[in-house]
Parts: sequence; C-alpha cells; structure tokens
Amino acid sequence: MKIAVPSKGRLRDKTLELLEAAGFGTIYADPRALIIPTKYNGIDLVFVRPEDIPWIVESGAAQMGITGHDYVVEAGVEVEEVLDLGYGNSRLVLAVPNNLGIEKAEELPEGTRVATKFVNISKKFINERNLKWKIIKISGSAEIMPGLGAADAIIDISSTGTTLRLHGLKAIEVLLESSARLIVNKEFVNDDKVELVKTMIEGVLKARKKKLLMMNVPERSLKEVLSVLPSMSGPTISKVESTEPMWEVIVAIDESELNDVIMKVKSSGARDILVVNIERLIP
Ligand SMILES: Nc1ncnc2c1ncn2[C@@H]1O[C@H](COP(=O)(O)OP(=O)(O)OP(=O)(O)O)[C@@H](O)[C@H]1O
Ligand SMILES: O=P(O)(O)OC[C@H]1O[C@H](OP(=O)(O)OP(=O)(O)O)[C@H](O)[C@@H]1O
Ligand SMILES: [Mg+2]
Repeated sequence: MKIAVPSKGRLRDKTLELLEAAGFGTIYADPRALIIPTKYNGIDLVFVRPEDIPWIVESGAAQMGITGHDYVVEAGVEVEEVLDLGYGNSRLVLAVPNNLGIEKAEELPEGTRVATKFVNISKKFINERNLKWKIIKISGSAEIMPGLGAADAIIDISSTGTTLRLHGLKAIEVLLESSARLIVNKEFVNDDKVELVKTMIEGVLKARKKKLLMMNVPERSLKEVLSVLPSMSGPTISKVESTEPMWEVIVAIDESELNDVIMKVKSSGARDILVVNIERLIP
C-alpha cells in the first residue's frame, strides 16, 4: 500500500512527524529515493509534489495521500478526504494593492489581470460572480506580480498575511479555507490497511490534545478529588498498598484544562501528581 506525501514545502516535515508518531516512519533509504518503505511492512511512502498528490491518489498509483485541501479542490479529483490533520491551516484569498481602496471583487474593472497558481478555483470564482477578468497562470511568488505590473490582483494562499503585507497587498475575499488532509482513493476506502493508517493517525491527533494525569489520593480526600475532575474523564481508581488508606487515580485530561485541574486536585488532597504524554488515543 502506498501513501503519497509532500516531497518538499510547508507540509513535508509535519507530515513525516505525524506518520512517524503513528508507526509509519520510514526505514533508512538513500535521501534521493522517492519511494521508501515504512517500518510497517507493506506500507511505503511515495515522495511527490503536494500539488500532484490528488491525481496520483485518484489514479490509484497511491492508495492514500496527504496534501492541502486547496490542491485537492484545484485538482478537481474524485477522492475521499477522510481526515483534517490540523496543520497547514491557510486560506485561498483574492488580494489587491491596498492603495486602490477596493473592498469587493465586483469593484475590479473588466479585463483585470489576476495572477494565480489556482487556475481552476479562480475560473469557478470568476464565472460564478460573472466577472470579466483575465487569469494569468503562474507557478509561485504571486505576491510580487502586481508590484511588477505583471498583474492587477492575485488569488493565492495566505496564512499569517505577512507576504501580502510585505508586498503592499490586502486580501478582500476568501475563496477557500485549507489545511492538510488525509485523502483516500475511492476504491480503497474500506481497505484494511487504509483503516489501519487512518485509525493510527487519528489516534495520534486525539492524543496530542490530551495528557494523562496520575495521582495518589488519601481515602479521606477521594470523594472531593473525584468531584473536581472533568465529568467526561471516567477516572481509573486502584487501591495503593500504603501505611494509610490510599488510592491511585488515573485520568485523561484535555491539555487546555490541565493546569486548573492540577491545582484543584492538589488543593483537594491529591499528591505525587504526574502528568504523562499520551502517544495515541484510540477511542
Ligand atoms: N503559508 C502557508 N501556511 C500554511 N500552509 C500553507 C502555506 N502555504 C501553503 N500551505 C499549505 O501547504 C500546501 C503545500 O504548499 P507548499 O507551498 O508547500 O507547496 P507548493 O507551493 O506546491 O511548493 P513550493 O511552495 O515549494 O512552491 C498547500 O496546499 C497549502 O495547503
Ligand atoms: O501568509 P504567509 O504566512 O505570508 O504565507 C503565505 C505564503 O506561503 C506560501 O508561499 P511558500 O512559502 O509556500 O512559497 P511559494 O510561494 O513558493 O509557494 C504562499 O504561496 C504565500 O506566498
Ligand atoms: Mg508554496
């Protein structure tokens, strides 16, 4: 089974980290190799450009892939987006020079030249809004085009907005919200190995939002400590061999509420409180 992954760019490192954490790290191979076996027998990673991943997965050359939602939409392919991976968060925007005082697409005149890598998404936007613009296909560095006089506006990816600001541009419309997605060839959606990969990646993503809290609680404080734990947590409680009646309490907590819960259980009598990372959380 092959998973197509970005060979370079913004998504590469986080994708490889996620796959490693999910048990699909690569075994050593020549750094120039573009197809590398993972530690899980029978699953290989295929290193290709992020924009090519959607059609490579649709063709079945790779059964799964990880790339940006923007490239999935731009490719117009029939694949299943089975997971939003939570990184590569960005948006596809229409941006214009900020000294024109333009706020809406309709304010741009007929014949406006729009530079973009995302030709299909841009064509759809222009047709839906009945705009008579000219699309100029580029392969990157869109933000420099208006300043060069090579275009009047751009449709490009933005996340912090830094590159737009640096080049005197401002976003006036959002065409698409994007993030990294796990995509699957439609014929393989119910394949066992696909289910395995999806389950393990999901397990890593869920675990990243949680921490395991372990503590010792004297019997006399147990009721109060349990009362301050988040209701959905379902703690595990076990008797501790100790000179005084003592219980061990173990519970998975959302990282966002961890510090408050620690202070509450501590003031309720818990001690020897441990915070432990969770590698995977499979519901
Ligand atoms: N600035 C960004 N912040 C967050 N995510 C981004 C950003 N730029 C791109 N992405 C996301 O990463 C995916 C891949 O973009 P990336 O820029 O790595 O590839 P590329 O543009 O095809 O290659 P290159 O940038 O080397 O020309 C995009 O589909 C998008 O979802
Ligand atoms: O909103 P920002 O945080 O400034 O990020 C936006 C920039 O990120 C991407 O460029 P990338 O670094 O991928 O290079 P590229 O232009 O070659 O795609 C995108 O093409 C924008 O230029
Ligand atoms: Mg890029």
